[in-house]
This record gives sequence, C-alpha cells and structure tokens, in this order.
Amino acid sequence: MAATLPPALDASSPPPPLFDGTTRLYTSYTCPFAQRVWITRNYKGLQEKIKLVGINLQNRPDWYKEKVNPANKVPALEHDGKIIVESLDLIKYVDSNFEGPSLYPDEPAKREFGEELLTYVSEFVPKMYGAFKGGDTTKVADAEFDYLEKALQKFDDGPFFLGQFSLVDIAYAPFIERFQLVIADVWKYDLTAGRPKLAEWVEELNKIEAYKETKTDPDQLLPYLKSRFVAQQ
Ligand SMILES: N[C@@H](CCC(=O)N[C@@H](CS)C(=O)NCC(=O)O)C(=O)O
Repeated sequence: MAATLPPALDASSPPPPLFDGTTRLYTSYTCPFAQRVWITRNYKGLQEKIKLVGINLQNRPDWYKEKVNPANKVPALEHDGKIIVESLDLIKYVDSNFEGPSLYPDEPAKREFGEELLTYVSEFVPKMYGAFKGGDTTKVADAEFDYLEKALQKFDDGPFFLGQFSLVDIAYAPFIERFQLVIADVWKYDLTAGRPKLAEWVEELNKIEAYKETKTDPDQLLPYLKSRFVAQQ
C-alpha cells in the first residue's frame, strides 16, 4: 500500500469543504469495493485530480451519512457538484468522465463479454463468501475458478480478461486478492494450480503499480477476513 495515505477521518473529524469544486473519493483503504475505484483512479493517472478521503468505518463521522452518502457506505465520489456511489457504476464513470488511458475496449465482442463478466462478478463474490461459511468450499471454488480460467481463454491478445487490462480485471482483483489468501491459508487450496491462465493473470496483475499501491498487507488482511467470513474451523 502507498506509504503516504491521508489519515482516515472519524467521528471527531470535521467534513472537508464539500462541493468546493474538488473531486474526492471517499474510501476505506481496506474496502475491496472502494479499492476498485482507487485502482481505476491510479491507472488513469488521476492522483492529482481525485483526492482520497479515508473514512474510518468503525467510527464514522455523522456528516458522512448526512451530507455525502445516505447509504453510509464507501466508496462515494464527489464530482461536479454531485455524489456518485456503487463501485461498478463508479469505475465506469471514472473511466468515461476523466482523462487517461481507456479501461474499456471499443471492440463490440469485447464489450459484450466485458458486460457479462461485470454482471457475473456480483454473483461470484457472494458465492465465494458463502462458500467460506458453508461445507462445500472447495467444490464451489473449483467451479468458480474454472469459470474464470475459461473466461481468460476467450481473448488471446493479452493476459487479462479482455486481452488488455480493463475494468473487468479491476472489478475482480480486490476479491481474488482476498479469496486467494483465505482459501490458501484455511483450505490449503491454490487457486492457480492447474489453471495456467489464472496463474498468469495473478502474476501480471501484481506487476501493475496502480493495483499494487492499493493492496492491503496480507498479514493484516488475513486475520480480519478469517474472523469475519470463515465459519469456525
Ligand atoms: N455495493 C456497494 C458495496 C459497498 C460496501 O459494502 N462498502 C462497505 C465497506 S467494504 C461499507 O461501506 N460498509 C459500511 C456499512 O455497510 O455500514 C459497492 O459496490 O460500492
């Protein structure tokens, strides 16, 4: 994780000067949903244009719900006098409304498959978290990671889901980062074993600076994930 993140604001912190023309990403540095938007911002080189505002979710300021996001969740983006929420909408919004390299290809076949995968991620995530609580964890994992391995075979002009790095990789990355840690530790399950495309995807993803800067220290993340999402062993 980048060393110089602004401190997270808590119940004792005054709000920033809202709607003063500054673009702000309200975030929690360990939230996988917020991480999607953070990666998008970094990859597009918008570090100066989009300011990070860390929110301490354990001790949230009242003004956050009142003035920023009535749902009281991160991420939220303050831009052009309005607030935009929901990470999958936000990554598309940031890609379309700001400068920097495009994160969604023009080819219709790639766009169509991209939409399919961006829809599927919202099934994949709860299925995996559910599998950590239920009894058939490795069976669910086999099916889910085989699906992703197959998806990665579709385009061969790069190691990512749509060939080149895109919003699809960004939507999955924070969650695969977490699932890989938990399933390796608790079930001794290597999700890249026998899945060469997924192995390459993980390797190439971890070379991307915009992503690396957003990763949470695994030593900090793993105990939290186990206590929150894994049924008693
Ligand atoms: N569907 C939302 C989910 C966001 C979300 O659940 N964020 C969590 C942190 S990782 C949060 O703010 N939780 C606070 C709460 O639910 O009170 C998105 O994709 O942006």
